[in-house]
Amino acid sequence: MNVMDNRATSALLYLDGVHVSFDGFHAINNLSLALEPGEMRAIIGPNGAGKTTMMDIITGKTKPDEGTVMFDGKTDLTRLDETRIAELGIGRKFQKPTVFESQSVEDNLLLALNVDHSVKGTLFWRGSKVEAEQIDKVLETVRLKDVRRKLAGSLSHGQKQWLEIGMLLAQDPKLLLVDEPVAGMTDVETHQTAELLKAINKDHTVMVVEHDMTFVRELGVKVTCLHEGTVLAEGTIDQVSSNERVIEVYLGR
Ligand SMILES: Nc1ncnc2c1ncn2[C@@H]1O[C@H](COP(=O)(O)OP(=O)(O)OP(=O)(O)O)[C@@H](O)[C@H]1O
Repeated sequence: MNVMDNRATSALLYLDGVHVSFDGFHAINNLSLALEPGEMRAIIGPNGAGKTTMMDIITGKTKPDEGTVMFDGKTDLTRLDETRIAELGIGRKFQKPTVFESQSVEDNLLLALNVDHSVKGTLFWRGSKVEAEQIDKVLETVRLKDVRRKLAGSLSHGQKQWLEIGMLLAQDPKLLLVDEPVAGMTDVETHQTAELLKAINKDHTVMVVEHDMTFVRELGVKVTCLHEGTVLAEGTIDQVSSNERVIEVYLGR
C-alpha cells in the first residue's frame, strides 16, 4: 500500500484528482485534499475558486467528471445521492440561515433531530427525555439557552446562524461543512462563532469556508487556499498568508 492509499483509508474525507466542468469550463481542476478525523480545516480562496462546487461534490449535489471522493476510508461518495450522503453523517450549513422563523428556537432543534416524525405525528409530539437532553446540550453549545422559547424569526442574524449550526449538530454529523458562517456578523458575533466552532470541533470534524481572515486566524487551524479549482497553498495561516501566489490572487499586496 503506498502513501496515497494510506491517506485514502485513514482520512475522514479524501479527494484525489477531482475534475468538474460546466459546459467546458473547468470549475474543479485536479483537486486533491484530505481531512483527518477530528480535524477542522479552513478553506479560503477568491470568488470563483471552486469552494462551493467542492462542497457540492462532497454532498452529492454535483457529480465529478473524474476523481476519487471517499468518506471514512470506505465509502465512495460519487456513487451516492444527496440523501444517502446526508444519512452517512455529512451535514452542510449554507451561507444564508434557513431556520423555521415561525417556530421557537427549541422547536427548530426538535424538528432537526434525527427522528421519524411521520411515525410520531409531528404537531403534538413533544419529544422524549433523551431528545430533550440532546436539545439542552445543543442549546448550550450554540449559546442559545436563554432564548430557547423565542421565535427563531426574532433572533439576530448571528443567533440565526448559530441556531442553524445547532440544527446540524442535533443530527450529530461526523463531518460538518460550514459555508461562510460569519458573513454579515458583527465583530463580537464573529469572535463568538470562532469560539463556537472550536467547541464543536472537540468532537466533530469540520470544514469551514470563509473569507474573513481575522476569523480564520482565530480558528488557529490548517488552511487550504483554493484557486481555479485546485489547491494553491496549504498550511498554517502564517504560511498560507505569506505565500506569494496567495497574496497575488487573493489577499492582495
Ligand atoms: N452550475 C454551474 N454552471 C456553470 N458554472 C458554474 C456552476 N457552478 C459554478 N460555476 C462556476 O464555477 C466556478 C467556481 O464557482 P464556485 O461557486 O464553486 O466558487 P466559490 O469559490 O465558491 O466562489 P465564491 O467565493 O464567490 O462563493 C465559477 O467560475 C462559477 O461561475
